[in-house]
Amino acid sequence: MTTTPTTPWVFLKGHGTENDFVILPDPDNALDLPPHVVAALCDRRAGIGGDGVLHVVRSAAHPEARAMAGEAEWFMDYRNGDGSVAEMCGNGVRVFARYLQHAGHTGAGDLAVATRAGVKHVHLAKDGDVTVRMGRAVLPPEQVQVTVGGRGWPAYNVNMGNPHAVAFVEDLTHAGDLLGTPGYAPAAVYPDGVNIEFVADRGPRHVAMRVHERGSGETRSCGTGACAVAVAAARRDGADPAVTGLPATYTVDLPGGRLVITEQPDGEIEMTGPAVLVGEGRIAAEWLESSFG
Ligand SMILES: N[C@@H](CCC[C@H](N)C(=O)O)C(=O)O
Repeated sequence: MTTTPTTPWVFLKGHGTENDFVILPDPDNALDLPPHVVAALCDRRAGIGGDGVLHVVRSAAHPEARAMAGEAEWFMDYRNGDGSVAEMCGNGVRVFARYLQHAGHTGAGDLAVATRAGVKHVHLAKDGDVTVRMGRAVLPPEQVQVTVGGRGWPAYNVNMGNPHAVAFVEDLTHAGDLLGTPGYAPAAVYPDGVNIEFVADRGPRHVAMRVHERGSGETRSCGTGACAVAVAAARRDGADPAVTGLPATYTVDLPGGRLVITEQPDGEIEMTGPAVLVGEGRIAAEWLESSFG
């Protein structure tokens, strides 16, 4: 059941390589966040605007986090722009850590953040960049295909806690306008939908990508997507660290900025990139009331 809130909500706005988020601090998990209210918050014309919501909750106060959070005091309850729940957001977790620093919940250095894809270890460097240990990728064996218009590409099926299909293309314009979800097959491989990355080479261990995100449409960046792309590129290039015994580092250019991804021989993936807080405010009670309907 959804109930109209009786106190105004505090929010912040932030982004990581222009993947932008409405941040809702809610230590005690007191906010009711039905999908239609998340979608209204993310609406770029009638709401605050964002690719998703970072709901900031103490792990002890969230039923999904309580048992798995370990040392992670905070849980990133991530929602896509359409209100759907996602397991993980790579840009989001950097911005989440930046918020915790801003709010005085952590200083520069290391912290752990609980997510639906497990506990992630984050390093807030003094120079402003944030590095996240994203865990290991899983490459399910099914062959997948991505299509746009009359073109089709075989795609790497990479799971970073959330699902990705990575297609290497000659030119990023081949992805089209990305206003709708590109075709993918077999659909049964992704029963909950998929994030789709289109990748073009820019140089040795340097690629550029565009992404159509499940639940948000085309975004200016996707951190888990950039990790999936680096993993796929390393397999394609014969640089799989599990085989070579050497780390593989890829520079990934996105419409909204640059991420650097390193996969270690033990499979651990590190992502480094910026995390920016833009501003903060209060959500008008009248707007909330009308959004709750
Ligand atoms: N932008 C995020 C990914 C957000 C979740 C994704 N849309 C999904 O549904 O899996 C990132 O930076 O990783």
